[in-house]
Amino acid sequence: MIRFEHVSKRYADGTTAVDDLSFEVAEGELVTLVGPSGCGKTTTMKMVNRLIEPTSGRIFLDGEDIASVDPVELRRRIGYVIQQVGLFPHKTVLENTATVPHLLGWQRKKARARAAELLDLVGLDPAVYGDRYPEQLSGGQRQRVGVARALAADPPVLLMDEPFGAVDPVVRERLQTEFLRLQSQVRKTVLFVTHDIEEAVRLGDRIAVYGEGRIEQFDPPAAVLGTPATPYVADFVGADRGLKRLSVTSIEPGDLEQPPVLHLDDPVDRAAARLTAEGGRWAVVLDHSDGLHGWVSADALHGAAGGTVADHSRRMDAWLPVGASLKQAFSTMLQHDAGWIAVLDGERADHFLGVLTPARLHEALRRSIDADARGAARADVALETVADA
Ligand SMILES: Nc1ncnc2c1ncn2[C@@H]1O[C@H](COP(=O)(O)OP(=O)(O)OP(=O)(O)O)[C@@H](O)[C@H]1O
Repeated sequence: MIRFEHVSKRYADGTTAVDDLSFEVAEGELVTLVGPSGCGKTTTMKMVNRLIEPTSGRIFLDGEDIASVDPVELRRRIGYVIQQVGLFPHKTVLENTATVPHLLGWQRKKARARAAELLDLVGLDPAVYGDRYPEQLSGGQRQRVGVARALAADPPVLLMDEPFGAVDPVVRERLQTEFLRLQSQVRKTVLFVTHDIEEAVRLGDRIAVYGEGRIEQFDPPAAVLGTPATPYVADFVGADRGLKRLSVTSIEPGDLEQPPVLHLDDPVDRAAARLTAEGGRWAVVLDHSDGLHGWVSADALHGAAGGTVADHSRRMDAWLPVGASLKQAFSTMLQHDAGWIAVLDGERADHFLGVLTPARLHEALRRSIDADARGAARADVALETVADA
């Protein structure tokens, strides 16, 4: 979709911002460009919509050399989101969002309807925010309007230059999550500039790690973290890259433990006998439709005079859908002060699959690192344990 062929940019003062860059971004792919300040990320991005012209080399959009496309026509195909959102202060949120459709000559009603749809998509209720002015919004809300505006004309390509750079870390993480959800729906081809490796890892299908004007590594996040191509990349992703990996490694069904499972309406005596037979000190308790209710300890059941499991079980809210990241799992464990979390089917959030313990979490992380290093599937990796040593 976007292809750079031996592209260089030398500014008039002799600064080489980009040096012989060649890479390709596939249709619907989100590529993050990450690197320290001044390494050429913004220059790369601005050459795609011809805000900057390369000194040499060629850039193709959908197979067409952009040098031969009228810049104004080119920019209509490319949404552009920057950190200083650049909303028109005297226009309402709805009018701001409808700017490009207006320029494209859409009828007012159609443009406003499209703008309202987009605002909804980025999580801003058009009925509440549509008639406000930019100064009446928080920084995070302004960024969302910026994203909505860039998407309004439905361009196949989005260029995003530090779009979430100006908000605090909590809002930033929320915007990232929402943007990922949005991208899974709209599937744009996205070039996303950031200097934050965590953001690059979280959002990118692939990451281009920049050194001075050059790409040092162009790989999926797990590979950048697991097998940095050069000492420079290793240094840039940091010594705690194992920790960062938590956010790109997802919980798989094979990572889960299967404790005994009881149901709310099981009689206590039968439940206690089953726990004894299975040697468990506790069991997960499911409700009538096999959804998670909580847990019950063997001690509580053995000490009980009768009734059902419902009378002795405790509710448990620490759960995640399968496919959630190990980082979310770890954070959920800490938040609930829990020694395990329940993992439910991602599609049917009411279907219990198993539990993830800290030991299993650690194992999943080690397995995924090994799997990447060997190019194998995670489930096929056998780990050496203390017991084997
Ligand atoms: N108009 C210009 N004239 C001369 N040099 C420039 C110009 N614009 C950028 N540069 C230089 O080109 C290099 C790359 O700049 P660029 O803005 O692409 O970096 P960046 O990676 O986006 O940095 P940051 O993260 O700080 O935005 C820098 O050394 C910068 O000083």
